[in-house]
Amino acid sequence: MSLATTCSRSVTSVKRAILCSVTKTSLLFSANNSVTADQGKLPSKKRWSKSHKKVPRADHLSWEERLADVVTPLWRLSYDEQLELKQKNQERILSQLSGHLLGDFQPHSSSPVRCSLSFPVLPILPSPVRDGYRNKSTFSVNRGVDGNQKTVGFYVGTGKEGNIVCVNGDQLLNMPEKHKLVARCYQDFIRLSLLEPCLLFHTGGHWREVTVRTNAEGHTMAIVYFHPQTLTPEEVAVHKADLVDYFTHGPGSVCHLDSLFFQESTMTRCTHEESPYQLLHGRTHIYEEVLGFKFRISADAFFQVNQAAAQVLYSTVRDLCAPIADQTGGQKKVGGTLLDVCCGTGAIGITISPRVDRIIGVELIEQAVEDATHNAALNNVLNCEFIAGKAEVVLPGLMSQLSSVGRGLTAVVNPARAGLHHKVIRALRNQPAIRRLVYVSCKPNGEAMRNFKELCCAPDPKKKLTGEAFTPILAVPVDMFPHTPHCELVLLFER
Ligand SMILES: C[S@@+](CC[C@H](N)C(=O)[O-])C[C@H]1O[C@@H](n2cnc3c(N)ncnc32)[C@H](O)[C@@H]1O
Repeated sequence: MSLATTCSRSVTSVKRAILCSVTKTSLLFSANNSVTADQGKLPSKKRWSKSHKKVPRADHLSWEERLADVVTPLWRLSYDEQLELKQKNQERILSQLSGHLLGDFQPHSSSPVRCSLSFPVLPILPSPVRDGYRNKSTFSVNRGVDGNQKTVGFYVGTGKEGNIVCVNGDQLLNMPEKHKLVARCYQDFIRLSLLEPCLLFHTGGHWREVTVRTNAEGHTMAIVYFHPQTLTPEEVAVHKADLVDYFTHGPGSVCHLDSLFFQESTMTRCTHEESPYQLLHGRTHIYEEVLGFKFRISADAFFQVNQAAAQVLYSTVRDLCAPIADQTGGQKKVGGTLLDVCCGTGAIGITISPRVDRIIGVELIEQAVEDATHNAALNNVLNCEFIAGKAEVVLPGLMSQLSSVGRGLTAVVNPARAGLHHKVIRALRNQPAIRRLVYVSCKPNGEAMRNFKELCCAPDPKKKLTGEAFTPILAVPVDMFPHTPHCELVLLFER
C-alpha cells in the first residue's frame, strides 16, 4: 500500500478540523515540506535579536528578565512567532525520523542534511490559554539576589558553577497569581521559622521546595517538602502545627488553601510509597475537568500542566486512537480494545472510553492507579481497568492475554521524558493485533526518538524486534507550554 493511500485511510475519520489541515498539509508536504536538519532550531539570543526583538546584554538584564529567559525563553516573541518556531522545531526533529527511515540521515555529520518528511506534520494546535496557564508549579528554596538563604523561587545559574541565585517567579508569564501568592507566603513562613532551609542535602537544614496545584475552579493544594535531618517526630510535629496555623489562621490564610500536604523526604524526590504525603489540612485531592469528565488527582499524581490545552491534546489523541466513522462529531462507538500505557490518572483512556469496548491502563505510580480506578467510577465508566506496575514488567505478560482480541487492538503511549523501556517497545511491536499506535511525547528529540526508530525499523531478531514494522502516518504538535520551547507531539503509527 502506498504511503498516500495509507495516509488518507488513516485520516478519513479524524475530526474535520484535523482532516482539513491534513488535506492541506498532504497537498503541500511533498512539495514544500522538506526541511534541513538545522532549520527550526531554537534561535540563540543573538539570532533572536536579529530576527525578532532586541535582547539586551545579559548583564543589563534584571534578575526577573534573566529568570524569564531561563524558564520561559520565548517570552519576548509574539504567540504567533512562538508557534512558528515550535512548528519548525517539530518538523526538524521529525525529519530525523524520516531521514533515518529513508536511510539518508547522518547523525554525526556537522553539516546540515536535507531530509524530506515522509508523512504530514499538521500545523501546531495552539493553547487556548497563553498566560498563567500552569496548574502545578514547584518553587525551590535557596539564596536570593539579596543573599537571603530563605528565598522561594526559581534558579538562575547552575550548581556546577556554584552561582545559583533564587529569584521569585512573580514576572513569569506562565505562572498564575495564586501560585505566586502561595510562594510568597511560604517564603514569609520559613523566614519566621527558627529552622534553616535545606539548600544542599549534606549540609543540613529543613525547609525545602513547595509545590502548588490549582484547578479551573480555583481550588488550591500546597505540598511542603521537608528534610527531617535528626529531628524527632515530636519536634517535626511542632513545625507542622506552625505551618498549618500560618496557612489556616495566620497571614497565609489569604491563600485559601483547600489542601495542605507535607512530605518528609531525605531524597530529592520520593514517591508516596517511599515517604507518605501527609495531609495536614483540608481535602485529600484536587479535581480537574477535561472533555466533560471529572478527574481526581492525588498530590503525587501526574496531570497535564495546562488544563485548557489538555482538552485539545486529549481530543486529538481520541480522534487518532478511535476515529469515528462519520464526520458529525459526537461519541459514536468504534469498538475494540485500547491499551493506555503510562496512563497516569486515566485521562486518555477515560476520555476515549465511550468509543471503544474496553480500556486497559498501565501505570507505575500506585496512587495514580487508585485515582484512575476512582475516576472511571466517578464518571460512571464501566469499561476501564487499570494495572499498577512498570510497563516493561506488566506488558510482556499482558500481551499474551490480548492475543485473542483479534485486530481491534490499539495502543496509546504517553511516557515521561525518559521514553519507553525497550521491553515495552518490543512487547508492542511483537503483538500483531496492534495495527494502530499513538505516541504522545513532550520530548520527541530525546529517548522517544529511539522508541520511534525501534517501532519502525526492519525486523531485527538480535533486538527481538520480530513483529512487522510500524510506519509513521501523521504528526500533530499541540502547544501545552506557551512561552517555552516545548510542546506535546502526537504521532500516529500504523502497520
Ligand atoms: C507524561 S505522564 C502521562 C500520564 C497520562 N497519560 C496523562 O495524560 O495524564 C507519564 C506517566 O508515566 C508514568 N510512568 C513513568 N514510568 C513508567 C513505567 N516504567 N511504567 C508505567 N508508567 C510509567 C508516570 O508515573 C506518569 O504518570
